Amino acid sequence: MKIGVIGGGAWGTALAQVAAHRGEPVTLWAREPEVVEGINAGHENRLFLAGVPLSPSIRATADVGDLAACDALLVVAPAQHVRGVLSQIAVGTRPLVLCAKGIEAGTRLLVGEVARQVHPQAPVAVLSGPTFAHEVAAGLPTAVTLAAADEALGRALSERLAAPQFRPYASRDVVGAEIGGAVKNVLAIACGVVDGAGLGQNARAALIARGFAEMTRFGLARGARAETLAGLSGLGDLVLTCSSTSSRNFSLGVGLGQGRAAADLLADRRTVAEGAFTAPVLREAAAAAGVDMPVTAAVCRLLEGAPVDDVIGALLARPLRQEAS
Ligand SMILES: NC(=O)C1=CN([C@@H]2O[C@H](COP(=O)(O)OP(=O)(O)OC[C@H]3O[C@@H](n4cnc5c(N)ncnc54)[C@H](O)[C@@H]3O)[C@@H](O)[C@H]2O)C=CC1
Ligand SMILES: O=C(CO)COP(=O)(O)O
Repeated sequence: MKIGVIGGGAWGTALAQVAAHRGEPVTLWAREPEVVEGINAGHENRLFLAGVPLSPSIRATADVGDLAACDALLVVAPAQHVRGVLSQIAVGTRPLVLCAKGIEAGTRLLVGEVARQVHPQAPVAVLSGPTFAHEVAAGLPTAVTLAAADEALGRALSERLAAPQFRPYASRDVVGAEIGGAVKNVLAIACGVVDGAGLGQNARAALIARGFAEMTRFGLARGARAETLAGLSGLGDLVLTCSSTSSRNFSLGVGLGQGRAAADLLADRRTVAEGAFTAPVLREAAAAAGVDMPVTAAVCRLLEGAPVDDVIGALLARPLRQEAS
């Protein structure tokens, strides 16, 4: 199965490296000419994954036509750009493996749902889990959820992408795998705020647990399975990104917690903090589904410029409630 990767950011590059681990040819489409040039000439993506020597089997291209020879396409553009990028590519009936984590603004669609709208004939799978790109690219042990409604497709993709240090776990719960990845980015911002505002380790653990409760409420309302939300793509990724400044979302939260303005923190960044875009859409989607998501609402208020003390005070002053509700 010849793999094509759409998106030459940190994660697309790391996944190309995984797919090329036995020396198989991999085609990587990137927007930035310097990324294409750097990978082909020097086997390095200096813009997004500097310092990692890449397999010479990875061939980068700026021409979407070069993806025509691939049997399956990994979609690794940021969630808000998946529709635009996929619209440029003739996909037909080839499988699309969604690797972005987010919900599309305006439509409130998960990226897999966007892919189905743009390419209705393409089978869809989702690859998601606790996966910092630089660790995966460096060959450190990593496990992911690989979800596909079609079990045979899920098995074929898992076998193709598995590497000694990269272990996919199969699932049929595509929606559950997507919701975990999208929601955890918003919760990672909240955990960063706790860190930046110096609120302590107890508060961080409370946020992870209560954040997971709201991820679960939302996921179940949208048809996800509880086991998926408690697995690699949900709780696993939540724990990872709520614990480390290697997470762009967590780092954004640290800045907000220190009282810096979201607009300043987001200005001129080359890398994507998906939670900042997903948070307002998630708040709308939760309201539409009748699901209470107080941590998500708090992150939205902070992104809108509300003072940290006010937002945290309001979160703590809510009426007491049953833990399991
Ligand atoms: N970096 C990581 O460790 C991981 C990232 N992801 C997800 O992968 C997706 C891509 O993230 P990264 O590879 O980290 O990106 P990145 O932050 O390394 O790079 C930004 C990417 O956005 C692309 N981009 C910017 N403007 C664009 C536009 N107008 N149209 C299309 N593409 C545009 C750039 O070409 C580049 O590929 C995100 O959804 C992220 O949540 C998932 C797992 C791990
Ligand atoms: O999704 C990720 C790890 O699984 C990457 O997290 P950030 O986008 O917050 O850096």
